[in-house]
Amino acid sequence: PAGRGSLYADLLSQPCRAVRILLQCTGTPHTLRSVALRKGEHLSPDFSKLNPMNKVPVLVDDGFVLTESDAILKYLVARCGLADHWFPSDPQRRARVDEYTAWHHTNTRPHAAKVFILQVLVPAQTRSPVDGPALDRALSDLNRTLDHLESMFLRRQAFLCGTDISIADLLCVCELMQPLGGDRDVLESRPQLQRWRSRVQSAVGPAFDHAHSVLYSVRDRYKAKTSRARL
Ligand SMILES: N[C@@H](CCC(=O)N[C@@H](CS)C(=O)NCC(=O)O)C(=O)O
Repeated sequence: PAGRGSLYADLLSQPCRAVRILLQCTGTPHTLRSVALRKGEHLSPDFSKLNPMNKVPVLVDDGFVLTESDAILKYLVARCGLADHWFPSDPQRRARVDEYTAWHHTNTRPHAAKVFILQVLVPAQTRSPVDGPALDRALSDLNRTLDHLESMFLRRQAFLCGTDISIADLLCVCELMQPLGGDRDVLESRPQLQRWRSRVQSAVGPAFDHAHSVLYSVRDRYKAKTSRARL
């Protein structure tokens, strides 16, 4: 927002990446203020004052403090006058984006996140092996979500909510990328969703890899660790 806005974020967090990609690919001036979750920086007194829920992302725009990626993305489109396709002003096209984002937070988000948490985060934090049956259950929940993405949202169109990219695609793609941190491409056997991911990637340009560079490093470390363990 006009160069004054700050995004408090950790780029290993999916909703933070979605906001960062929107800001970067639209050339919206902002300052990225890093909040390292692994160091517990989101629990510091200063950050607690900003967001008593101790979660990232948080946007601060000229004294206006906003939490929740969904709200932040929609606010940015209006506040910064971003292209209409990101969050259309037409009531029905907008309702399609709201329809996905409402569904997202109880489907794509928890299901993809859980795969990463069970495969990468929990074993790293507790130094215990992966809970195989729990991971299998998470993968089967995620599979049902992927089925719905294909059969409902992408049924007849190039992007989740229409013929052009919207904030729904950003929220979704950032979640579906997360299991890559454990060297797992959840779209491996899903050509329709792979084509959609490529379209999103081309639509946002270098902002995509830029925002995901931290996740790519996590994947590289994970691969190095698992190949050492196999020796
Ligand atoms: N619904 C929120 C979710 C935010 C969220 O869960 N952020 C996580 C990182 S992905 C976080 O800050 N976790 C720290 C914690 O809960 O302690 C959004 O979409 O912004």
